[in-house]
This record gives sequence, C-alpha cells and structure tokens, in this order.
Amino acid sequence: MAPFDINKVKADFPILNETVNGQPLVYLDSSATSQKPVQVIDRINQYYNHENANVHRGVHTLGTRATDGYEGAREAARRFINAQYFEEVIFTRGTTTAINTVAHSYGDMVVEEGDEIVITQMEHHANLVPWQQLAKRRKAVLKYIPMQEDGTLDLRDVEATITDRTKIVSVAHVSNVLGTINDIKAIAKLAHDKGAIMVSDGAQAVPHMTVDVQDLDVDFYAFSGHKMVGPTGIGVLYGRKSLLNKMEPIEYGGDMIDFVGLQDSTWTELPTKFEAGTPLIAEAIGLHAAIDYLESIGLDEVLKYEHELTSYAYDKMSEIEGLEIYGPGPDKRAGLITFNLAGVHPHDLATALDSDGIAIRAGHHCAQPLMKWLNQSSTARASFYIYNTKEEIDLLVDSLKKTKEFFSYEF
Ligand SMILES: Cc1ncc(COP(=O)(O)O)c(CN[C@@H](CS)C(=O)O)c1O
Repeated sequence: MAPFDINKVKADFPILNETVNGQPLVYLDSSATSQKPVQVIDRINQYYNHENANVHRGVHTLGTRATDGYEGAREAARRFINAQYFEEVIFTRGTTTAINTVAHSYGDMVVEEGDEIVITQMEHHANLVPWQQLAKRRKAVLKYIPMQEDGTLDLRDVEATITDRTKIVSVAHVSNVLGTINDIKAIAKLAHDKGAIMVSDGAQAVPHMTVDVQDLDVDFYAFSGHKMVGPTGIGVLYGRKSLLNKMEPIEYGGDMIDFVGLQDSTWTELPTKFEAGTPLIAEAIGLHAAIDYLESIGLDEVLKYEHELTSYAYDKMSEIEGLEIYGPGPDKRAGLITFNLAGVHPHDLATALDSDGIAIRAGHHCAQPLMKWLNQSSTARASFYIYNTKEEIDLLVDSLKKTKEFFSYEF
C-alpha cells in the first residue's frame, strides 16, 4: 500500500475546488456527511450509463450486470467489516433505518414487560429514540449507563447497569459529539455474560477505522455510506445470521416473498427477506466504490492521519482563551471536536466561519439528551477526514480568534 499522500487524496475530491464567500472551501463537517471522490461519482455514472436495470428479476443482460453490481457490493461490504456470511449484510437507507429495523424486528420479538434496554446518554437520536419507543411499546425499562466527566464510559459502570433482566445493550462505537471511542468488544462481552445482545451504532466509526464485527462479537452493527465517501441513501445493517433468521421482516412487498396467498404469505431467504421492493442498486454500487477507495488508502492509515489532525486541532484550539472543548483528550477521541466559544452563540460562530469559507456544524447534533448532560443548549463541531490538512486547521483557528475578537468588542 502506497504511503498516505494528502495531495493525491485532495485531488480526488472535485468539490474541494469550490469557493465559498470568495474563499477556498474548508470543509470541516464530515461527521454530518463526507465528500465524494471522483472514483465514487464516476462508478455511479458508469452504472447508469452501462448497467442500469432492476435486480434479481430480469433474465436479460443488463439485469445480470445490475445484479452482479448489487451483490458484488454486498460481498465488498461483508469483507469490509469482516462479517462471516454475506447473508449478514442487509442494505438499508442508512444507520437510522438499520437500528430501527433491529428495534422493531428483534426488539418486538424478544422484549417483554419489565425487561431492560441499556444505552448511554451520548447516543445519537438514531440509537436512542428507537429504543425509547420500543420500551414504551413493550412496557420495558430504558436504562442509561452513567458517563465519566470526560464523556467516556467506565466498564465497571457498564457491568453494574446490565442485569439479568437486560435484553438489549446498544452503544455507539464513536460519539458524534464527544468523539469518544467506546470499547464495544468489552461491552459486548459484559452484555453476553448477562444473556443480553449487543448492538452498536458504527456511523462515526466505520469511515475512520478498521471494524471487525466478528472480533467485536456484536450481534448487530449499523453504518451509513454517506459518511464514508459513499452516496446518500445506502447503509448497512450487520446482523448475526442466527438472529436474522428468527426475525420477521418489517417491510413487505416485492422480492422479499417466497409465496403470496390470498390470506397469508411466506418470506424468502436472507438477506432479501429484509430488502423489500426495488433495492438501493446504484447506491450500493457507489458504496462498493467507496469501500474500494478507503481500502486503497488503508483504514489504519486513515485513523493515523486523522489522529494527527485531531491532536493538532485540539492543541491549537485549547490555546484560545474562552474556548471550551467537550469530551476526552486527543488520545481517546476520533476525528471531531465539539466546543463552545464564550460569548458567541454556536450558530453565530458557524455563520462567521462560513464567511471565511469554513464549514462546521452548530446545534444539538441530533443528541439532545447529551446536550442536557453537557448543560449546553447547543454546541459547535469541527470534524476532520482524509482530505483535510493542518493548514486548514490553522485557517479554522485564525477565524475562531477573529470571531472571538469581533463578538467581544466593547464600544
Ligand atoms: C453516531 C451517529 N449515529 C447515527 C447517525 C444517523 O446517520 P444517518 O445516515 O442519518 O441515518 C449519525 C449521523 N449524524 C450526523 C447527522 S445528525 C451528524 O452530523 O452527526 C451519527 O453521527
């Protein structure tokens, strides 16, 4: 594998040539959605120009090309997360749909009144609200693992929160606000020791580090293509085959059936049982190109480069008086920094930075319970990926200092 070449990577992303308010775009919002390399864009165009047809149904040549592309993407996704079987890779619209599928299909099947569902207060709404609503539907108990002051989890608290009544434990692999990297492998063992299953939200992990679902020993794992240089509208639910086989589909229609009678029907095999209707063909093929792109760089290289950027940003931002960073130190976090600048509302801050061509996110980041835990109504967040540079972080820091001065001017 060739050494990481930032200039080559940047050249792969056409959108990075954009100017914003007369300045070169500095895109620091990859945690919301990543940008796309020409390799992904061209692959999707190639599909629509030369391979487009519906899958699994047609006996004509284009149908075969489309089916090969779609199922080839599934094998690529299986390899990418090291799932044991291709049937364990279910294509969904994204992380949100994936987790909702588990909550409705597995949750409604096994959770009884008085059972426990264990999550954390750092969760994105996609890994909190589905469990909250499941608990309400089944009259179960939704419990939260206490967090340390720095936004990490102490495994002793995890162990103490999980009991013999716990049926489901669901924890983010990486927090989209704190950047905390949770020890999912250890939490999965604690869950299994008490007879519970382990679900993990990998939306902020899969784009940035090697994820091996067999090593983690998770039962379900979810991620989104648009956060890992892939297109929107595609994600993956990884599910242990033995569990998926017991679960009922939650969407019914074409492709997912075996036999349809007048009063009842039977379902086809995995994975199509969970992929009703015309599937996400072009999106899956785009995800395959995204997987190939990240694998051509190497996920260990991605993590190493992002750690360098994040540590540099953490140190430079920490020097700004009145700027508060939330979450653990640079060695315990992934490539994002959530912060506030005293006296400047995050939305004003993001607007000011945008005038300098710098894109960050402001708000609650779909993590309102975590904002409550932070005792903040909203925050600003800069997130980094393979196409960002230390020079861009210097531009961010300069713009933060300029904005601080502007809002603290006393007439
Ligand atoms: C940890 C985590 N879990 C689930 C999701 C939802 O992913 P979807 O592709 O939208 O289904 C996200 C997406 N977080 C974006 C949009 S709110 C952010 O700016 O942080 C996430 O970060």
